[in-house]
Amino acid sequence: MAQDLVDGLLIKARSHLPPPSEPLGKLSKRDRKGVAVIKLKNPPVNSLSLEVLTEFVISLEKLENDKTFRGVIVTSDCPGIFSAGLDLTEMCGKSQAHYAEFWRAVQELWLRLYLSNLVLIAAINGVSPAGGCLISLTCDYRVLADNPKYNIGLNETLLGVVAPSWFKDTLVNTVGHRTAERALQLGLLFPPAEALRVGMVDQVVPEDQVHSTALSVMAQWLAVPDHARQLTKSLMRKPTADRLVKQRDADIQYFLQFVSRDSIQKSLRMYLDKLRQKKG
Ligand SMILES: CCCCC/C=C\C/C=C\C/C=C/C(=O)SCCNC(=O)CCNC(=O)[C@H](O)C(C)(C)COP(=O)(O)OP(=O)(O)OC[C@H]1O[C@@H](n2cnc3c(N)ncnc32)[C@H](O)[C@@H]1OP(=O)(O)O
Repeated sequence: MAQDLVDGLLIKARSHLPPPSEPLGKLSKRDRKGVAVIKLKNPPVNSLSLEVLTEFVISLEKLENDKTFRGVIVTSDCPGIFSAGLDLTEMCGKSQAHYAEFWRAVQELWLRLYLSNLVLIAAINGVSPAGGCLISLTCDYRVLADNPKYNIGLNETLLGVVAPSWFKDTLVNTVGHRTAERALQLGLLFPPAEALRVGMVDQVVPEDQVHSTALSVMAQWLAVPDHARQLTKSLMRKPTADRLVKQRDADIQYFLQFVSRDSIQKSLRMYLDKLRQKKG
């Protein structure tokens, strides 16, 4: 059975963890076939807080170093939401030191995912704006559930912020320059059929088939010898990653200056307020 291929690894935010005795990320070694599943679990919306980013990196590092694993399926444990993107509360009203630490963690996760030697398949089972979309774009293949609510894209401009150059590069490398330019300027969130048409995802399948499809795709990718696939991936991606690696500190300074502006803080606060008021 396909499910027998899969091992489980759950990323949780500490605040939602049960007893402290339990490890933060669980990595079971029962799997024999070398495929792990990373399920994001930071309710209610899988926002990427500093803690989740850090835990994600640690989990990936463990998998990279454990030679029994050759592939990872990245998915969500929050119904209807793959990830709401970067945690906006980490970018509002905090200290410069906090912004710097947060941004370094965002960079680190992107670099780890984008250059991972593992085969990464995104099983996108929910809406995925901005940072959520970025995570899926770093994967080698994206399977999206066919639900009209499951929009995907880099919508930063709609928040009054700007997708950094390496977010932009990741999108350009996936959908091409013209589609990326239009999508980024307009902050477009694509419904499944559109996302497939522009190449933002590779496959759209009924919701109950996302996981099994990701597993079938994984089998196809794992049929290729690792060394040849990994070197090819590096050839394709390293030049893009190197652009950030060469100027990580400058990129952090740029982020600090940008996010500390009164106008940006105001935009982010207004956006958060709008989200919060939606309910009431
Ligand atoms: C040239 C210079 C470049 C330098 C770079 C500088 C700056 C760029 C910086 C960053 C790039 C930004 C990347 C990002 O990822 S920003 C995040 C973008 N995300 C979004 O726009 C999604 C926002 N959320 C939603 O649309 C919805 O929440 C949802 C995901 C569709 C889910 O909807 P649902 O109705 O199910 O839930 P609620 O909306 O009621 O939300 C529940 C609860 O969660 C809070 N919340 C939602 N999203 C976030 C988030 N991203 N961060 C923090 N908190 C979030 C929401 O406010 C609710 O909170 P409450 O307290 O009311 O329960």
